[in-house]
Amino acid sequence: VDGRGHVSRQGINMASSARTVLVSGCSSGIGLELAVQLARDPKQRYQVVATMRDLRKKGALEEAAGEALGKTLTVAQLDVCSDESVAQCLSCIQGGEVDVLVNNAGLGLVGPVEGLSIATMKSILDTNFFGAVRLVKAVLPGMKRRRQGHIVVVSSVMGLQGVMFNDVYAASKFAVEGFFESLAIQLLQFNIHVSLVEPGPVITDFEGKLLAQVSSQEFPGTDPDTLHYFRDIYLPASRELFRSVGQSPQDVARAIVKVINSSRPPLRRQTNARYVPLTALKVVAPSGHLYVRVTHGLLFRWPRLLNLGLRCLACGCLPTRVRPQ
Ligand SMILES: NC(=O)C1=CN([C@@H]2O[C@H](COP(=O)(O)OP(=O)(O)OC[C@H]3O[C@@H](n4cnc5c(N)ncnc54)[C@H](OP(=O)(O)O)[C@@H]3O)[C@@H](O)[C@H]2O)C=CC1
Ligand SMILES: CC1=C(/C=C/C(C)=C/C=C/C(C)=C/C=O)C(C)(C)CCC1
Repeated sequence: VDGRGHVSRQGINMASSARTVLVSGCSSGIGLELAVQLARDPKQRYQVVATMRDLRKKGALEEAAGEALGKTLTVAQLDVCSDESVAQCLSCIQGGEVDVLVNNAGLGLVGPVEGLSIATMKSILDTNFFGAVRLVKAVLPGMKRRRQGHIVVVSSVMGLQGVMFNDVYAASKFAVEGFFESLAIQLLQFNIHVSLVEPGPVITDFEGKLLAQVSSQEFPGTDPDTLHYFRDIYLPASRELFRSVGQSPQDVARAIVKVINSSRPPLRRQTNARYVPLTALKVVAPSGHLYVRVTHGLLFRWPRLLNLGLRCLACGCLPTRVRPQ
């Protein structure tokens, strides 16, 4: 890192072959963990540009980075919703060269659609979808010129299937999946890889932020039955799911590091083996009938089976790794 705060490829004590990795949304959760794990790589294979939209939140990251701070990890401001912020951030990286881009920044949204404004819905699409697209547009010309690169996107199991009352969030992750799967085909021609990482529930600030948003909102215009289904059926089931199969951000970060290290990066990688029975329902019956009927049944008709199922999924004897690795 030079005197002007520019990130150099020949960082202190670093192999010149180190790859520059830019991660969005590093103020907490998965982004913070990933940035730290990469920066602490014993072989110093990465020069990490750990970004966040609000630098006042950098304390936790800097503490977790420890000695890597200023060596293999640099903190930079980046709001994925702002063209200026993206341009400014890339201008601080020497040559603007990013070898690995990790689109991690994202926001959740739950609630009945009748009670959510279009403006709120757009802000989720702006961050989760257009935020990733904006960064890709910025780094792609350089990657194409150099004929190398890796674009990793933190998608979600909700990029594969919808979940009740997560309509807009799931739509944003479906958009991400369609966009990056399409792009992957063209980019292979330029030796650029695309990987969609699909975690299930992860124990980060994500859920707390959602619950805070829910408790501060009235969902105007929503009928009492729907509100009852949301508050008394969905929310307790979701809380239980986080409790029973929730993964740690460290675990998810480890899975992402493996994807980044892979010589043949996968297009898709789920991170939570315990969640796979739920995603499998759509795969075994592509009509979608089985997934919709079973999840509807679990929520509305067989709540005791849901509880039993969640307890089984929480049981330590189940595999915790998604195969193949
Ligand atoms: N937790 C979960 O259960 C799951 C999460 N995911 C995905 O993982 C990713 C990370 O979430 P997670 O770590 O769990 O949650 P956190 O809430 O801990 O982290 C989200 C990060 O995104 C940042 N962010 C939000 N908006 C912007 C923006 N406009 N520009 C830059 N950064 C922004 C947040 O910054 P700030 O602090 O400023 O808000 C924060 O750093 C998200 O894409 C999420 O959709 C996927 C599956 C499950
Ligand atoms: C599928 C499903 C459920 C909920 C799943 C949830 C809540 C998943 C959350 C995933 C997250 C948080 C992804 C983040 O990107 C219920 C309600 C338990 C019922 C049974 C089927």
